[in-house]
Amino acid sequence: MIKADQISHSYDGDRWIFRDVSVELAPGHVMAVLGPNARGKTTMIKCLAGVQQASSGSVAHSVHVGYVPQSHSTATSFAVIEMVLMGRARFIRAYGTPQAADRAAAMAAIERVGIGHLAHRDFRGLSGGERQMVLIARALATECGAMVLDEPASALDLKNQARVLQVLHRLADEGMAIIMTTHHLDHALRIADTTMLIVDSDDIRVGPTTELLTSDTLSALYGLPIATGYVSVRDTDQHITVPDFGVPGTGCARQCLLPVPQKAVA
Ligand SMILES: Nc1ncnc2c1ncn2[C@@H]1O[C@H](COP(=O)(O)OP(=O)(O)OP(=O)(O)O)[C@@H](O)[C@H]1O
Repeated sequence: MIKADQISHSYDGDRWIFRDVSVELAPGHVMAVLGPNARGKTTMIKCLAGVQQASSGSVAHSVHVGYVPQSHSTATSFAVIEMVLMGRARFIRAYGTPQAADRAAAMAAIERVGIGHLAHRDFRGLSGGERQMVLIARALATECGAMVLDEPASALDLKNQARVLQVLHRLADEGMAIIMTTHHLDHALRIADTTMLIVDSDDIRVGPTTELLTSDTLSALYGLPIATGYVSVRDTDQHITVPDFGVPGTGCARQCLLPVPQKAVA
C-alpha cells in the first residue's frame, strides 16, 4: 500500500535526516516509527505519506493515504462535522460546496470512531482525546486505504490512549495500513507488528517490533537503562518496557526498578 524506495532527506542539502531507506507496508499492517527527539520521525512519516517530498528516492501509494498531524488547533469556530467535511475536499471541485453524499461520508467517518454524539459540538471545546478522534475521522472521510499519524496518543490520559489504540487496531483489522510515530514504547509493543527505529541518519532499522525493541537496543538508543519483560494483565502476558529514570522512586519502587524478569507472570 505504501512503498518507499531508497528515500533520503536533507533540509539544507548538508545534513542528512535519513539516507537510503526502503520500506513497504501491506494492508492491515501497523508500523510504529520510534526514536529520540529530533531524529526525523515526523520528516520520515511526512515523506512516506506524500505530504512532503523526500530529497531523493521514490514513494509509491496504491491507495489514498490519510495524514493526521501531531496536534491541531483552530482559531475559528468549526463544528466537528465541518472539520470532518474538510476531509472531503478532494471530492469537491474548485468553488464547489459539499453535497449530501459528502455529508453522509463525513457522518459515517464520525460514527466509525464512536463520536457521533459530538458531531455538532465546537471543535475548540473538545478534550484532547476527542479532538484526536475528530482528526482520525477527518482522515477517514478522505476514503483513505492507509493512514499516517504523528503521535496520535501524545498528551492523552490512559483511557484516551486506549481509545486511540483500539480505533487504530480496528482499522488495521479492517485492512487499513497504518504508520504512526510515538514516544510510547509500549504503544508500539501493543499495536505495531513492525517498527522503524531511527537510530541515526545512516542507521534506520525496520523489523518485527518484539525483536527490535530489546533492552540493549533501547538502552543504547535512549541513553538510559531500559529493561524489557512481561507482566500479566487480565491473564494476558503483556510485553513491557521499564526505563530506569535514575531516581530512587518511592516505597517498594526501589525494588521494582530492578530489571523486569524475562517472564514474571502471576
Ligand atoms: N521544515 C524544516 N526545515 C528545517 N529543518 C527542519 C524542518 N523540519 C524539521 N527540521 C529539523 O529536522 C530534524 C528532524 O525533525 P523531526 O521533526 O522530523 O524530528 P522528530 O523525530 O519528529 O522530533 P520530535 O520527536 O521532537 O517530534 C530536527 O533537527 C528539526 O529541527
